[in-house]
Amino acid sequence: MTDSNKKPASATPGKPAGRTSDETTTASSAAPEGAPGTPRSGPKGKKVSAAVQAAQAAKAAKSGVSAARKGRAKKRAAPNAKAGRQGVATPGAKGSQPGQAGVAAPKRRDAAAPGIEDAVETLTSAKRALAWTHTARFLTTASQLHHLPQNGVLPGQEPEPDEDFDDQDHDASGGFDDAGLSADHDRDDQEDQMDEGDEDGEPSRDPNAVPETLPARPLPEIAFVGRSNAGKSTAINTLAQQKRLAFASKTPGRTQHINLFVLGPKDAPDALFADLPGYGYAAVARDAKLRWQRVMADYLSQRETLSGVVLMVDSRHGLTDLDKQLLEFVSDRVTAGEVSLLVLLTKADKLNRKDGAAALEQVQKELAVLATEDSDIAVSLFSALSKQGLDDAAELIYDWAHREPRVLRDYDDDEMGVPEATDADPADGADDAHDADPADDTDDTRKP
Ligand SMILES: Nc1nc2c(ncn2[C@@H]2O[C@H](COP(=O)(O)OP(=O)(O)OP(=O)(O)O)[C@@H](O)[C@H]2O)c(=O)[nH]1
Ligand SMILES: [Mg+2]
Repeated sequence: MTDSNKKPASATPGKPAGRTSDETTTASSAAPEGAPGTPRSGPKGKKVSAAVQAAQAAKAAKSGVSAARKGRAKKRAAPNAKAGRQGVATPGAKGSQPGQAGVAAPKRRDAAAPGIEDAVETLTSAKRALAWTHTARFLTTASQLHHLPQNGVLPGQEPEPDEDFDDQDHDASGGFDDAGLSADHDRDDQEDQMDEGDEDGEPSRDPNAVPETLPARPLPEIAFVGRSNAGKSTAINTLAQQKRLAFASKTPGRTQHINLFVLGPKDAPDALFADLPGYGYAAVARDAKLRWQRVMADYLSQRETLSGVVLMVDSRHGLTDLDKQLLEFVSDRVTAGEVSLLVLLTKADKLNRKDGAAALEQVQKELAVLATEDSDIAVSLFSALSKQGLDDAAELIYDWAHREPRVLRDYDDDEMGVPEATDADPADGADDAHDADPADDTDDTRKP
C-alpha cells in the first residue's frame, strides 16, 4: 500500500444529501487523527444524482464537495458531481475536521434530501449508465499484455498478427497459463453460472468474426481485477445485463486471459472493459505467481489508456494481502488521480445489513492511505444477485469513461517504475482457503 507521504486530502468533501441507507456510514470515524481522506462509499439507497453536467456542477458546489478536490476540479467537467451522484459519504462531512468522525448517513430524508428533480435525475443517469454498459460486447482476448490493442489497432489489423490471438474461444491454454493461472476446468460447468442460462457450455465466439474496428484514438479502459472467484466476470455480466458475456464460474481461475469488451455505439465505441485473470488461486506454483505479478504490475502501472480499476473483493473476506499488493501496483496512479478506483465488495447478498456495513467501513479505512486531493476512490457493496450497488457502479464507471481527458502529471522515472514482484505473501495460504470456500459452491446459486 502506498505510504501516507502523499498529499493528504484537505478538508472534506461535502455531505451528500438525502442518503437513506444506513449502509452508507463513512469510514472516517475509524480513520486516525489527521489521516488523509477516506474513500467514498456507494451502497444502494440514497442518490443525489445529476444527469446533466450543469446540474452536477451546481449540486457539487452546493454540497461543498468541490472544495476538497480542487486539484482535479479544474481539469474535469463537473468532476465532483460523482460524489453526489454516488450519494456516498465522504470523510469529515461539512463541519468536521479531517480525521474526525465522519457523519453517519441520515436514516431518513431531511431538509437536504433530494426532491423530485433529484429523483428524476437519478433515474435518468442510472438508466443512461446501464443502457451504456448494456452495449458491452466481446472484442478480443489476449494472453499477453503486449497483445492488447494499442491506440485503436486491433490484433487482426496489425501487419503481422500474433498467432496467440487465434484462441479467442477462451481455451484454457495460452500465455496466461504460463503465469500459472490455468486449472483443470470443466468447460461444461455452466451450472456454476448464477444466471441459470439455458445454453450449454461457454458462449461461442466466432473465430472468423471480423473484429470490430476501434477508432484511431485510444479508448479509456476500465479494468476488473480481484482474486479468483471474487465475482469479476459475474459483475461484468451484471453490469452489461447479459448472462454470458464474460465467463463466470465457481471454479476458481476460470478467466485466464485478458478479455476485452468494447462499449458504446458500434460506429463510435467509447470505452473498453478488461476482465483480468484472478489471483490467489491455490494451485499455482511460486514462480508462476511471480510471473503473474509481473504481468499485472506491468498492466496496472503502464497501460496508458487505463482510466479506472474496479477491484472486486469478496465482502465476506475483505481486502486480502494479495489485493493490497495489487493496489500497490497502481497506487501511484491512483493517488495522482490518473486512475480512478472503485472497490466493489461482492456477494453482499451473503451478509446481513450489519456485517455489510462493517465490511464497508473496514475497507474504507484501509483505503484511506490512497486518498489524496486528486484521488478518485469509491467503495460499494455489490451483489449480482440482488443488484445492490449496480446503479452506483454503472454510473461511476460511465462517468470515468466519459469525463474529459485527464491532465496527467509528469512522472519521474523512479515513480513510474514497475513495482518489484515479490513472493512474500504470508497470507497467501490462508487466503487460498477462500477459494475452497464450500459456501461458494452451495450459495452462489441464484436465489428465487
Ligand atoms: N451469491 C453470490 N454469488 C456470486 C456473486 N457474484 C459472483 N458469484 C458467484 O461467485 C462465483 C465466481 O464468480 P466469477 O464471476 O466467475 O468470479 P471471477 O472473479 O471472474 O473468477 P476468476 O475468473 O476465477 O478470476 C460464481 O459461482 C458466481 O456465481 C454475487 O453477487 N452473489
Ligand atoms: Mg472471471
